[in-house]
Amino acid sequence: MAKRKKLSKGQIRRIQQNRQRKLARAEQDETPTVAIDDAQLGSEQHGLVISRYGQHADIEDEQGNAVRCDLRRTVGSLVCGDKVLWREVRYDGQSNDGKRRGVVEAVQERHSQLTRPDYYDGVKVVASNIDQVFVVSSVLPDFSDQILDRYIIATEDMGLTPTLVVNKIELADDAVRQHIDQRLAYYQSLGYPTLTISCKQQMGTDDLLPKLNDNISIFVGQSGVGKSSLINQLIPGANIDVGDVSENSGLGQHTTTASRMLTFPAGGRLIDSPGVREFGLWHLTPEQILNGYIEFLPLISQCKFRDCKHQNDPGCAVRAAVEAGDIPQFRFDNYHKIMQSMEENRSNRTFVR
Ligand SMILES: Nc1nc2c(ncn2[C@@H]2O[C@H](COP(=O)(O)OP(=O)(O)OP(=O)(O)O)[C@@H](O)[C@H]2O)c(=O)[nH]1
Ligand SMILES: [Zn+2]
Repeated sequence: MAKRKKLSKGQIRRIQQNRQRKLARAEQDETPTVAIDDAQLGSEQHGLVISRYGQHADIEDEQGNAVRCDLRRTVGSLVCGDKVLWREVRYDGQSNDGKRRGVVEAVQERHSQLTRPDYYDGVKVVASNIDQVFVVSSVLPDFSDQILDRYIIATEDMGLTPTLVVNKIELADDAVRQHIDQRLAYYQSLGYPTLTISCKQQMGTDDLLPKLNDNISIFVGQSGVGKSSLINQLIPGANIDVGDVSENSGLGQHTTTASRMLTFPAGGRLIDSPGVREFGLWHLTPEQILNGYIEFLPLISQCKFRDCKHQNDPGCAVRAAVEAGDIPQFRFDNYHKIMQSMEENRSNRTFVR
């Protein structure tokens, strides 16, 4: 798709108003008022799941209108971001208060999945078809490269390249700024784009906009780093309570844990939910952790022992690279701290928070 031009404030407002009107029009009851038989259904259409809860899904049709759908039993798991085939219920003379209804018939293959461990099912899919992960951190609470590494590991595990965003940069004094810049320079050398911003001073946030067009993105990061503030700034009218995740899909209240899809004025998408935000702080396997340290990977075949723990093992190529100054000490230390904390968590089956 072609890059779109920057929109004026008036255009953005009109787009938002139209969208809100469309969503409000589609606001519907939880259950269909008539039993649905196949003869009542229109032809198959493409749709995008914008919210998912209980036995229902809100999907967006190709014209950008939201329709509440029931699911065929054969559909299986369905999450925000899924591309589906659906059919509209034709009420032909019968009243359904003018509210549109549909039935989701099938889900298309996902190109990416965001999962979290689930006590009962092993793994649960939280959202799908995500193209970009923005890892948001901030000067306050403390900038932590260990937390950053955890999110990087989880993003790499999805097969995506994280973009690292440091917010509240106006609070950094010279020493803190120097420390952050040094860390970001290293992450950049690994191929991760980085950005320093201040939501409060509206600095740098415009640089994010072109990266968000035509893609499904997520903002992840610890509580309090400013994700809600950032979303409100980038999506005028999103009205996300700062310090709180609220439901505003336009199709009525669901639980606050439901993921929902927001739209940037220039067309990109954002999936947001508490589960999405905290992604990356969950349980990780030793293999996932190692795969997240992409600069270690070309070296491990050179370690003397096949079961090298890359610590004090004789002939460890990773440690040699740290000693030679090719890999910074902080990455090596974080790797071992994360390995150790996951090991402790595995033994008592709790999730890392
Ligand atoms: N100084 C400063 N404060 C900011 C900035 N951006 C956000 N804040 C403040 O940081 C606090 C937390 O912001 P939120 O947007 O709620 O953070 P969050 O990441 O959405 O937190 P959760 O909803 O818990 O995930 C609020 O008091 C914001 O006003 C910034 O650029 N500078
Ligand atoms: Zn080794």
